[in-house]
Parts: sequence; structure tokens; C-alpha cells
Amino acid sequence: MTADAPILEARGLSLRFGPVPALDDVALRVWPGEVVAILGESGSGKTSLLRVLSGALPADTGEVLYRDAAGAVVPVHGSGEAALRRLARTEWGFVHQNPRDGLRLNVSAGGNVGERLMAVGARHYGGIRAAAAEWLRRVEIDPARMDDLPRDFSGGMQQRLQIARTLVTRPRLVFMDEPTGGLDVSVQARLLDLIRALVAGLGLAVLLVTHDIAVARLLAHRLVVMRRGRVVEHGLTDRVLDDPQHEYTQLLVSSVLAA
Ligand SMILES: Nc1ncnc2c1ncn2[C@@H]1O[C@H](COP(=O)(O)OP(=O)(O)OP(=O)(O)O)[C@@H](O)[C@H]1O
Repeated sequence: MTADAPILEARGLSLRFGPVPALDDVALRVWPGEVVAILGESGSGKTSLLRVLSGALPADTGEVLYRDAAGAVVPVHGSGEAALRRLARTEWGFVHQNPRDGLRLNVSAGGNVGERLMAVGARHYGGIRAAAAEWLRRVEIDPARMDDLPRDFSGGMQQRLQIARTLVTRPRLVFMDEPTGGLDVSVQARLLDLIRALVAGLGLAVLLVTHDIAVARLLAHRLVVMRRGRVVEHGLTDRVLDDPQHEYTQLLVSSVLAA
């Protein structure tokens, strides 16, 4: 978090689906090595924002700028499909809520990890296999299961495999959409610990969408609170959650405390 320029910066983002404003004049910055959570209720615009920030969805207005490893500032919208594909392959990672969206279920666990290395130029079979085994270990999957298909894995294992597949190429910025959603509470807790350790160890910048305050509290340095497409509050996680200024954030926090 010490670098002097944001890795991602968005300004004036607006997006409508018919009469519904999904995003309304949203601005946001992410610094290298920083975990930012986008927090809000269902329908507040979190997923739309993540998709616009990663170039998957065009905005009606505004711009998103990404600073790449070479220091070049790339407009996420308007640089073309090839530029976006390059970023997705070499600089970004994606962790989807449903691991099936981020894995190839008919390719072995080791293959899921190894093929990402091949996509960025690795060619030595033994080296790729060794790196895949090491990453399986890092996400607490027994490397003996390397040749098994992920469709035979539990939901928690599939999610850990998706994380290995995403992180093996050392992306600089990772987009995560409810990465622990849909899992049992005990599985969630273990996965959150694992994500936290990996993200801190690798010094990754992360943009995380969640409706779960506990997830945001555990993982994020900074929070962006959204309501009806607008950012109503942002700041350091502890400040926002312990001393919320906006009445909507106060409501969000107190409804969790009352639960
Ligand atoms: N493809 C679409 N077509 C029409 N309306 C959409 C579309 N995608 C999102 N919306 C609307 O835009 C608003 C923001 O949706 P979005 O999915 O970004 O919210 P969210 O906070 O991620 O919600 P959830 O947690 O339920 O995924 C909602 O009112 C939603 O109904």
C-alpha cells in the first residue's frame, strides 16, 4: 500500500438498466497491495460495478484506468478486446462465487492450475506439474489428487482450486465476487483464512464484492458502501464498521449486530 499511484482508478461511472440506476456517478481507487470490499445489500449495484471495473460491462458514462506492471495507464474501456484479454491473462485474476464459472470441470485439478501457467508462456512439463502440485498444497488440497477431476471435489475444495488456478500466475489485481457465498459457515471460515493469508503473502490488490460484513471485516483494508448504485460511504474498514457516518451504513451494521 506504499506505492504512489493507484493500480485502478474509476471516475464518474453511471449505468442504467431501463429506469433502474445500477451505478450512479461512482468513483473508486485501489492502491497496489490493497484489499477493497464493495459492500451493500442485494441489488445495490456491487456486481455491476465489479463488471464495469473489469471491462466485462460497458458503462454509460465515466472511465476506468488501470496501471499495468510496466507503469502504463490503460483505459479499461476503449482499448479493445485484445488489450482486455492481455490484462485478464497476465495481470488480473477472477474468483467467481460459483467455482464452476472459474474452473474447467472436465480437466484434472493439476491441469486447471497448469494450463494457466502455459497461457503465460510456461512450456516445461515437469516444471508446470511441480508448480501445480505446490499450488494445490498451498490451497490445502492433497497433491495426490492432482489427476482427479474437480467435479468430484466438494464445493469448498472446488473454490480452493479456483483460487490456486487464479493465483498461480501471480496476478497484480484480483476481482472476487462473493468468494465464500454458497458455502457452509465452517467451510467459509477456513476459506476466508486461506484467502487472507494468500493475499497478504503475495501482496495482491483485491476488489471484493460481498454483502457479508464479517467477510469485509476479515479481508478488507478499505470499504466502499453502496446503496442504489451510489457510494454512500467509504473509508478504512474498522472506521466504517465501528463508527459509521451514513445512516444506511449504520443500519447495515446494526442489523448485523441485532441478528
Ligand atoms: N442485466 C440486467 N438487466 C436488467 N437489470 C439489471 C441487470 N443487471 C443488474 N440489473 C439491476 O441493476 C441493479 C444492480 O444490480 P447488481 O446485480 O449490480 O447488484 P448487486 O448489489 O450485485 O446485487 P446481488 O448481491 O443480488 O448480486 C439491480 O436493480 C438489478 O436488478
